[in-house]
Parts: sequence; structure tokens; C-alpha cells
Amino acid sequence: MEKLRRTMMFVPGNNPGMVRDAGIYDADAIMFDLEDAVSLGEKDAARLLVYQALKQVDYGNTEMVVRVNALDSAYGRNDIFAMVKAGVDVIRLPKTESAQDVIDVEAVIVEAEEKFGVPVGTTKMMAAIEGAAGTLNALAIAQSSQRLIGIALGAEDYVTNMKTRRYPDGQELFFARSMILHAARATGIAAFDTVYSDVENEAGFRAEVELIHQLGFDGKSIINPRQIKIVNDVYAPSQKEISHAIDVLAAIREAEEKGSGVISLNGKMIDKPIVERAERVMLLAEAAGLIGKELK
Ligand SMILES: CC(=O)SCCNC(=O)CCNC(=O)[C@H](O)C(C)(C)COP(=O)(O)OP(=O)(O)OC[C@H]1O[C@@H](n2cnc3c(N)ncnc32)[C@H](O)[C@@H]1OP(=O)(O)O
Ligand SMILES: O=C([O-])CC(=O)C(=O)O
Ligand SMILES: [Mg+2]
Repeated sequence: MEKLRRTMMFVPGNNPGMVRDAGIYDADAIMFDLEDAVSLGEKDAARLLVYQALKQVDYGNTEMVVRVNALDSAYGRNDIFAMVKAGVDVIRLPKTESAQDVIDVEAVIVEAEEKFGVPVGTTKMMAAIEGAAGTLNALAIAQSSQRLIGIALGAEDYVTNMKTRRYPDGQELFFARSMILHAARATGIAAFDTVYSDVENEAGFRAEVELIHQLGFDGKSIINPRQIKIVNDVYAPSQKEISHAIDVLAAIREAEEKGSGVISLNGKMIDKPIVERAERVMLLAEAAGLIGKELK
């Protein structure tokens, strides 16, 4: 069963209150940040704080992600060792430019897993693409490791690299979003859109979420708990979509019972991609609290 990751909430790794309470907002994933949200003087303290939190705070079943510093910084290797030791679910690489960046981080993860007795292969990875080189290498990056659960756009760094800024209509991100989506879909991993920094602008945020939902992203990195409900609302299927999905799944079940693969519903042929879409609608509907498990 596909894992839903509509919201992945950044939490500054140097903020004890936010780190402690991050689990109460029901983000699909929590992403502690050791990179750009943390100043150089606080890197070691943040690493320790996040390590302790992962060991001691009960975040329930929420997927726990940590954005580590790059390996070529003074902190990356220590970050990876500490997070693997703490049993983090996913390590997010920032500013990934090539497949080699992922391979290098994976090698350090393996070292850490062996050192701390964590079964090799358990720690998953995701790669954030935040510049022109990474965007052009998106497919190679997505193919670079079996551990990758997904790739993500980091638009603040990306627009800086591209010598532009973010605009309300997002035209400046269209190429990068398309590359990342296609690379993710071609390799069967997830695609995550970038943060929207203007927390007070709910209408602008909703418009961006509608756009990335239409494009096909699995979800979005967010920076504030107030953004969670908006993403979940946009990703919730309509009643019409849910009814159609229920009919499709009932029709396919009936056809299977009769031993027939090809079926029609209201005169339209139902085939594999339609069934797959219907299953995803039901998963999203359940996550949005719109149906119970018994209907699936
Ligand atoms: C370009 C990049 O690299 S982006 C990634 C790095 N950036 C980050 O991680 C920033 C994360 N976000 C934040 O720090 C904050 O949301 C800010 C600074 C943007 C806004 O902070 P605030 O004005 O305090 O937000 P707001 O008033 O909505 O906070 C409401 C509550 O949610 C908490 N909260 C806000 N953001 C977060 C968060 N990201 N994680 C956990 N808790 C949070 C606040 O502590 C506050 O809790 P309280 O009611 O118990 O006091
Ligand atoms: O990955 C993100 O969405 C946040 C980030 O670092 C960026 O936009 O540069
Ligand atoms: Mg960035």
C-alpha cells in the first residue's frame, strides 16, 4: 500500500519547543532541519537536540525525516552518524546536484548502520534538488539509490541559482517541477514540492497547492502547522470522485469474480490505470476522513 505524504513539515532543529511539540499537528511527515534553518554556531546543539528528541519523544507513527548538512560541510558526516544512531526513518540531502552526491551519502549511512547495529538498508533517503545542475540530473539522481523514497524541489535556493525570484504564478519553477515529477514517476518514487515561505498569505498558498496537486506531486514541504489543513483539503477527493471510485472498484471486483478482465461502467471501459486512480482516490479519501476502511 502506498504511503501518503501530503505534508512534510520542516521544524527548525534548534528550537526545543517546536521540536518537542511537532507531533501534535498531524503532518504526514515531520522533517527536523539541521541545515539552513540552523546558524553555524548552533549546528552541534541542534544535532544533539534532534538526536535526543528522536530517541525520547513519542511521535506516534509519523514518518521522521531529518534534513542533514551537505557532506562537504563540517557537519554532514556527524549529522548522518547521529541520525542513523537515533533510528531516523529518512535522511534528506539538501542541494543534491548529482547521483554521486546520493551515492556518497549512502556510503556514510552504511558505515553508520554497521557501526550502530542498525540493519543495513533500513535508513531511507530523499534528495532535494535546489539548482540547475540537480534539475538537469533529476533522473540520474532518482535512479541513484534503492533507498530513495522521493525527490523534492527546494525553490528558494533554486530561484537564487537561476537569478530570479519566486512569483505568484510559479512560472519560474515550471521546468524544475516538471523535471522532478518526470524523474520521480519514471523511477516509481515520490515527488515533493517546495516550501511556500509567506505563511500569512493563505490564498497564495492554496493557489500554489492547487497547482502542484494538478501537476501530480505527492505532497509538499511546509514550514508551519497552519499550512497542513490547506494541503489536506486540496488533496481530499470530491464526493463525486469518491462515488466514481467506489463504482469502479465494485465493477472490477464483479468482473474478477466472473473471471473477466475487461469491464465497462456506464458505457465506459474500465482498465488498469482507471482502477489504479480509483484506489488512490480511496486512499486519499480515507486519509481525509471522508470514508471508513470498510468501503475500500
Ligand atoms: C528555505 C528553507 O530552507 S525552508 C526550511 C527551513 N525553515 C524552517 O524550518 C522554518 C519553520 N517554520 C518556522 O520556524 C515558523 O513557522 C515561522 C518562523 C515561519 C513562523 O513562526 P510563528 O510566527 O511562531 O508561527 P505561528 O504563530 O503560526 O505558530 C503557531 C504555533 O505553531 C508552532 N510552530 C510554528 N511553526 C512550526 C514548525 N515549523 N514546526 C513546529 N511547530 C511550529 C509555534 O511554535 C506555535 O506554537 P505555540 O502555539 O505552542 O506557541
Ligand atoms: O526544500 C525546500 O523546500 C526548502 C529549501 O531549502 C529551499 O527552498 O531552498
Ligand atoms: Mg534550500
